[in-house]
Amino acid sequence: MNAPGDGVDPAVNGGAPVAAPGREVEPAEPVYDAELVEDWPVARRRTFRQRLARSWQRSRLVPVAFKSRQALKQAARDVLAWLLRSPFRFVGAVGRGAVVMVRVWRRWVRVHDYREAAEQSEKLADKFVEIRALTLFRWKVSGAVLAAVAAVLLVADLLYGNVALWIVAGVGSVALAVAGRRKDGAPGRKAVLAGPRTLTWTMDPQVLVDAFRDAKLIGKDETLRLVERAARIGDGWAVTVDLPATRKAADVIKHRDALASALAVDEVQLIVERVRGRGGHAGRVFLWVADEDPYAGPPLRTPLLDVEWWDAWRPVPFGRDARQRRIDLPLVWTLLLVGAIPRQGKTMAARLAASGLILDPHTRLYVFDGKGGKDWKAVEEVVHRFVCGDGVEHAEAVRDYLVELVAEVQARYARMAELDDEVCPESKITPAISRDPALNMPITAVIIDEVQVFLENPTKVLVGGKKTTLGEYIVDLLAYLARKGPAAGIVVILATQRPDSQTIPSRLRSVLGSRFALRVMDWRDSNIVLGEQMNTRGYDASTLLPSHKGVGILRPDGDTDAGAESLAMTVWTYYMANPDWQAICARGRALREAAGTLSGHAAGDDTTCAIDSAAVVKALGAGSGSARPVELPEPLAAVVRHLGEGIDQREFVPTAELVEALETEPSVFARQMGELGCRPIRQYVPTEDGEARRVRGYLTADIRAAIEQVDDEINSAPNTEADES
Ligand SMILES: Nc1ncnc2c1ncn2[C@@H]1O[C@H](COP(=O)(O)OP(=O)(O)OP(=O)(O)O)[C@@H](O)[C@H]1O
Repeated sequence: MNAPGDGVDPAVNGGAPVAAPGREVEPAEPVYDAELVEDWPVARRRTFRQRLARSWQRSRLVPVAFKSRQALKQAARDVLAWLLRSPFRFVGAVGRGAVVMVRVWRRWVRVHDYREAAEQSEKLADKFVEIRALTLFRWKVSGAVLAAVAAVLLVADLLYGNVALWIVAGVGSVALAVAGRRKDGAPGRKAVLAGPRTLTWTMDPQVLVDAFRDAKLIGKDETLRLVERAARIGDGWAVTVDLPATRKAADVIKHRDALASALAVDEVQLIVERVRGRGGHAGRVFLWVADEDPYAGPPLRTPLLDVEWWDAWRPVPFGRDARQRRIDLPLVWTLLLVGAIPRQGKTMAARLAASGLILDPHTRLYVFDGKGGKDWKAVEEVVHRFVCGDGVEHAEAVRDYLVELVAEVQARYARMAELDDEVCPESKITPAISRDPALNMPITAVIIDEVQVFLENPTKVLVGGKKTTLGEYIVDLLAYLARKGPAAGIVVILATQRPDSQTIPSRLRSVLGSRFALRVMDWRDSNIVLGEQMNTRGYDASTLLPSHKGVGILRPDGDTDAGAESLAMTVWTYYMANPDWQAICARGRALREAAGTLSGHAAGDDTTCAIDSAAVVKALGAGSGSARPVELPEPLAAVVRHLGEGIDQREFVPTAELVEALETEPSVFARQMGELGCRPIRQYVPTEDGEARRVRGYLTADIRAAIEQVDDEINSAPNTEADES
């Protein structure tokens, strides 16, 4: 077994490029015995041939097809495909041309334009005789022309034989093909029933352009620029396109389902990503269409089962995306909220994150399970503190252990302030500090499953002389740990099946950086887990399928490398059957025994340390949201009172309704709401007569955001009352 710190990399192969925060040394290529190491600068070693090859590769004059063997092969394949396709395309174009010509002739013979003009000016009855005469005349002309053409063909056939007929047929079909060729944006050129669209876009980019137009992602006269041709990647087809100027990739991500419909695939099969960084820009889109449902196969085992130990500072293998790329989740410096309706895989997700920490013997674990089942039983043999159950005594135990942790955070900051700059350069824990037994500041994870059980506990308690509930106090303790803990090495992982704003107040939610939403009931719950307005940006966990257990939307912390890549991604978490979970816990215990770091509950010691609870209460700001009820400013308070439950249930509220309910002056109301950060928008609302009318109003999401902001401002402000006491 490899012991931690012996220099052996514990990672399993194929990881996503997510760097562990805090890593200080870049890994280098290994140097083997007797290997010659050249230390001349690279530029001096280049030969003439290499320089020529470089300028050939970089030249804009050289067509891409001639730049590499692979590009040449692709170009040859494209030419071959074009040649094979062209007879079918020609026949199709002739057919379309014939339809176009018949339509044109029909309009002409029926005097369509004249008839339409007469109809519009309501003079059809007056002009009827005239139109009929003209129609008859045009029929006669058509008949005469047809007879003349037939006569000419007959004569030509008699004089020159079949050749003349072939020439006429050839010229005629070319003319029809020209008339029937597809023109960008030309209406009426598309077959009404085009047959199955799936994958035709891989052969014909025009189909892709049409799909973007049908999904209203580009205008009728706009087109796409192909950056990379359709190519096989994994079990699907990928293509990279540039949108027309001013169109945004973010809008394509937002309307992914419309594009999936236009391409005739299920939306779980369509992955749309913005190409970022070098070679990317706001209008460059990468599309990947899976051949079949990417989450339908057997679940994947976690790679953590194949490693002896794990470094908690490294992102933990969490799952795979639709393209089977491994998604790793950084835990140190960030905090995780997992939300979902029951039986979707919350516990599994939390256990996966926990596994990376269990397999690092220098990590201390506090595990509280509000469900009280046996999901977390196996972890008892490694944890420092363990609570399992939903009774008052369990909530009290959670409170005591969290108080212990808050005191520990305070003590760590005090100790870090005394360390010299070389050991602790910023007031932040480092990998070396976290592993030094003398400093006693290991990475400490607080993992709470079914956290709502503890947060909703209504038992009355006195905190700092003020009345509050046990649940509110636990919220305050967790909010403190989430705010101050990360720099002191505290990791908080919360899982809940009730992700509503009452259960997890915004003062706690807003500090949880990473979010993972498995299937939830509706877009509001999804936004509560993933963040405001995420549904309007194309991320809505209520659209996930019930059969897709363990599939959720991951929004990594924006501060981590994973978060910098993209706003959010759909991830299928690894599967960890109970025996695997037990094996990981047993390995975690063996590692701790070997490293001498087994402590607390796992070592048979459940006593809490003596804590100066007054200092803790002071640190929380005489703690508690309940002791400091947030008083909303007017007119926000009146709006909230008027909307009641509707603030979570409605999406939009018309200004007229609010002005009437609040009996206020519209211009004053608009100004006050503007000062609170709420700007009105126009939206269609149904009227009593069943029609939709466009009215001015506010998004409830904006109103909720304003409440959160006030809430945060009040709770982060120093509590003078508490300080005085
Ligand atoms: N990644 C996965 N792949 C396949 N199946 C999974 C995955 N994760 C979870 N499941 C399945 O979903 C079921 C529910 O998982 P889990 O117990 O983690 O859900 P939960 O949301 O915690 O449920 P509860 O709310 O009852 O605690 C499990 O029995 C498991 O079979």
